[in-house]
Amino acid sequence: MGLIADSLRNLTILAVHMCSMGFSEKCLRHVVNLEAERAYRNFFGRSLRFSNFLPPNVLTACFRSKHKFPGKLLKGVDGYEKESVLMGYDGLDDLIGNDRSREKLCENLKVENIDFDATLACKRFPSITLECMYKNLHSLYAEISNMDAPYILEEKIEKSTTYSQSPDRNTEPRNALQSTADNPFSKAGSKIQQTAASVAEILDKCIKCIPGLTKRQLSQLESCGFHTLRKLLHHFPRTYADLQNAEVEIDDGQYLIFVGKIMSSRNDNHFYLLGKGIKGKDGNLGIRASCSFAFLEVIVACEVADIELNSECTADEVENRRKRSIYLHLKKFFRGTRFTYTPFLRSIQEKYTEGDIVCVSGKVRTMRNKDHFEMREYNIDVVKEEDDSCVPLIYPLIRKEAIKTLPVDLDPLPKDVTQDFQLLSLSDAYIGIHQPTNLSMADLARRRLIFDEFFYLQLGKLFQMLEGLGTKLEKDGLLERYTKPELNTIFMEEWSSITKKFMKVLPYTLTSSQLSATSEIILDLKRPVPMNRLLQGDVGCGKTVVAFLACMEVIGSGYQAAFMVPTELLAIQHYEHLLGLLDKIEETSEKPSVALLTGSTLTKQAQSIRKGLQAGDISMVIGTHSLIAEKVEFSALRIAIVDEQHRFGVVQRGRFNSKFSNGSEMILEDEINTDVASDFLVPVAKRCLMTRINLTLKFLTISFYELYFNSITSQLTSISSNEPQKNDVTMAPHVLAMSATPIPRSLALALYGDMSLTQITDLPPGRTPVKTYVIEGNEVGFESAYQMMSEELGGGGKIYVVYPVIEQSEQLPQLRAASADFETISNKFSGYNCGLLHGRMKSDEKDDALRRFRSGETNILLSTQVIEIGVDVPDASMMVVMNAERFGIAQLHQLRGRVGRGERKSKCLLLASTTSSLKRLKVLEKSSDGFYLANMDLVLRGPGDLLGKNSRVTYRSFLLLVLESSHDLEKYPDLKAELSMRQPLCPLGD
Ligand SMILES: Nc1ncnc2c1ncn2[C@@H]1O[C@H](COP(=O)(O)OP(=O)(O)OP(=O)(O)O)[C@@H](O)[C@H]1O
Repeated sequence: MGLIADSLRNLTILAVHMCSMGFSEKCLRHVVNLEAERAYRNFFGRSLRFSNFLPPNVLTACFRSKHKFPGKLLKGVDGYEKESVLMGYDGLDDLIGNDRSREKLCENLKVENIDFDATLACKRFPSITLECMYKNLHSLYAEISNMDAPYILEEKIEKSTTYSQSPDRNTEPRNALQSTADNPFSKAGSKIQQTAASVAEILDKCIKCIPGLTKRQLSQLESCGFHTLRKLLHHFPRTYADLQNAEVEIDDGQYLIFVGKIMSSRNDNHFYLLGKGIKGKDGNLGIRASCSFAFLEVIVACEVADIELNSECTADEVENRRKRSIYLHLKKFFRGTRFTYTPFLRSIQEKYTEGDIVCVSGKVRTMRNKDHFEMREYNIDVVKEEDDSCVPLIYPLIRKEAIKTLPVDLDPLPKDVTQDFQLLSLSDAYIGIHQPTNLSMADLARRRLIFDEFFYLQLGKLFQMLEGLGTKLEKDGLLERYTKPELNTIFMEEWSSITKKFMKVLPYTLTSSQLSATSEIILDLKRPVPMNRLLQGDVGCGKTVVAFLACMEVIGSGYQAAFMVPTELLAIQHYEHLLGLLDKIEETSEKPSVALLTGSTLTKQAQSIRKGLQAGDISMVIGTHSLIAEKVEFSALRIAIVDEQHRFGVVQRGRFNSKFSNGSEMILEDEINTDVASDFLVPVAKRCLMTRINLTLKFLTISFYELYFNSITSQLTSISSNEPQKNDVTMAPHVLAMSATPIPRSLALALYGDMSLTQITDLPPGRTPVKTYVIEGNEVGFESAYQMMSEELGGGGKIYVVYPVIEQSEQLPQLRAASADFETISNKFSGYNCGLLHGRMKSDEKDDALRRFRSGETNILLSTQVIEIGVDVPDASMMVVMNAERFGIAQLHQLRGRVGRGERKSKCLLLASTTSSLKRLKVLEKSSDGFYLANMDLVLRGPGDLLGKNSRVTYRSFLLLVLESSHDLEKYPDLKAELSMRQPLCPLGD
């Protein structure tokens, strides 16, 4: 996506240049052609083509053109700064076709005719600056047209007030906030955020501005997509090698990194060639060879801290602790006659010189002599600079040079904010990430960059939602909703009568977080604005009943509810559960009519359900994807519950919104290109989370969709706000998404910034944590597992046995399969009944298997992970997971959630067939708290505490303050420009 955006930007800026200079449309087409071809090459084979962004007529014309002129021209223009024109872009015609102020510009440029209004483009695209454009034109005129630049351009640059000229690279620019008297944080602060040089202007300079860049480097960088400083600086190192020598005890098989000096060998014996004793030039390497075998040995001496001395030493002692030398013997073997030629041997020998400081990494093996270690597979790099103590091993030095071009304190964020959050300035963050002197510096830099990712993601979402609203009042209202989420509760007395009755028939009392979640949701339901809320809670915490109560409230006000779940099994379970509860309500007149609609519903029955929904005779429908089939229409759908939302695709969720009113099928399906979202989001997810990428991606993609959803629904609401009657009909349904995937709150807020979040944090009373055992799946392990199973069955328990696959596979013979094991388990536990449940069974077979297990007809249910989601058999008391290493921690936690749902003590056995996986699985033994596990996952695999807990305000509150004081971000041009660079939606032309 970034690449596409880049190409689009290049193309557009070329268009800007050329049109401003009075080049004909034909020339423009040539350039477009060239750029389009480039982009086409880059993105060929991917679902998203550059051509998607071009009006078809321009594209066709361009592809036909074979003129050489654009090549030449492009060469001339290519090096100039490329500016972003992403905000609000509607296609080329939109950009160049406007004739307002054209005359004025013609006058300025002293040309007769021009097709383009530069000032207007600058106005529309916040990151194009006039002076920047003029500056480029100035150079263009001089260089390409061999003309003197029109003096009027100089004047323009001087006159410019909001943006000033690009800073001299060697002088430090003024800091934005130092020059701003008002605190931009304050609502009253009406002064516009000003910077000496726009941050975007600096970061989006062409990489040509990096001093000392050779032509070759330039073209290599450009061909890799590093067109601008920003692109280059945002290519972060994946990891760092700490070149301070290891302070650990050195054991066999460890992968270590050392810095040391290439030593001369103890005697000349190391230098033999074919036994003739040919001496190496520098006397430091050893090569032995037979006629087809060569051998290189490099000996590197390294100093390491003496570990025995400093177990509990003070800082001074640490400094002065004794060092000892160790010797690394780096050995490489070459087989084949061509490797025994003297020139070859000499050439490899000459690569390393005695006294060279080198960085060596590889697996060590102890040798017979004390402090001598062997490395057979290793990397060796000569460290050129002595002070390179913590730099990535092979690191493109070019970035160092790029950093030098940045002014100090470069930052689009106000200083107050960076101080509040204890964040580095942007320029320091670039230094910290690319040239850290120690790992904590790199960490601080990473924090700042992660902050930016989340901040701009959120700012972008809210900004667009605001743009979608009409009046200031509405905008303030929206921001208020985000500012004061805590006030969103309502007293039970105000619930509708059916909701209250439903509460009464529940066989238990709600936990306090279930109650407050229900209140929060019901308050939202009473608002005339569609709710967009995520209900999140650990497995088995009782989300379903909260969702049912929300449905009752809506039904109580005369509307319809839809409850969509990802599997048929779950739909049936919810349906039966709800009917059971409704049966207990005495007043038959108030009982809502509920229907079940899945793929297996008989055609006639499905038809009558659809009719009922259309006529409004059915108040609530529970079902699978069938609910969003085109034929289903609701008379007054008011709430859509989406259970386990991440298992539905974006478009599927979107479809619900097309159900809310006639003629509103405009919704999104075509407009949302999930690939686009993924293209953009993958790098974001990689960079800012580095973990749980798939999960994050799904969530972000959903958020991406929600953005559309919100703006459209908001627009609809604003349209209809003056017509209360119509409002009811056209208002999009409230959406309540439920997720049992525990995500730490900070992450959830960040990812679902545009959704309200409700969490159920406690479990129903009487639950005892499921005792978990991780067992190695060898003979002994299986025996003890079977032993535990028979004890459980003897005590009246029910057991799930979960398998990774249905059928035995030849490719993966180590995997136990549900079908194949059915007989084994049946024979083993002959006094008990076994059932089988997997995804390939027919719907009624599955339902039957689950029903028989629930009723106790079967005692053991052999199943695949189909039971992972939502299956609720409260008296199931044991789970055995075969090949547990094949499942993720979150998945195992979900599976384990199928037991321990009643009052019976439950256990879970994780049988791992590999010893290496035992350690990972043990984390489940220690905790049954999904949030803890998710956090552990983040800490172990990812960035840990993303934004820290000590910040005085969250970044959310900052962005709310920013938007409150300036809905359109006019007061924060730097933020707006930065946003436009990061804005994922713009290339879609929205
Ligand atoms: N307050 C409560 N007290 C006692 N039992 C409860 C309470 N709330 C729900 N339950 C019971 O807990 C079990 C799990 O509830 P439910 O299926 O709603 O959980 P869930 O959060 O949807 O779980 P999952 O994420 O696994 O789908 C059900 O049997 C339900 O009847």
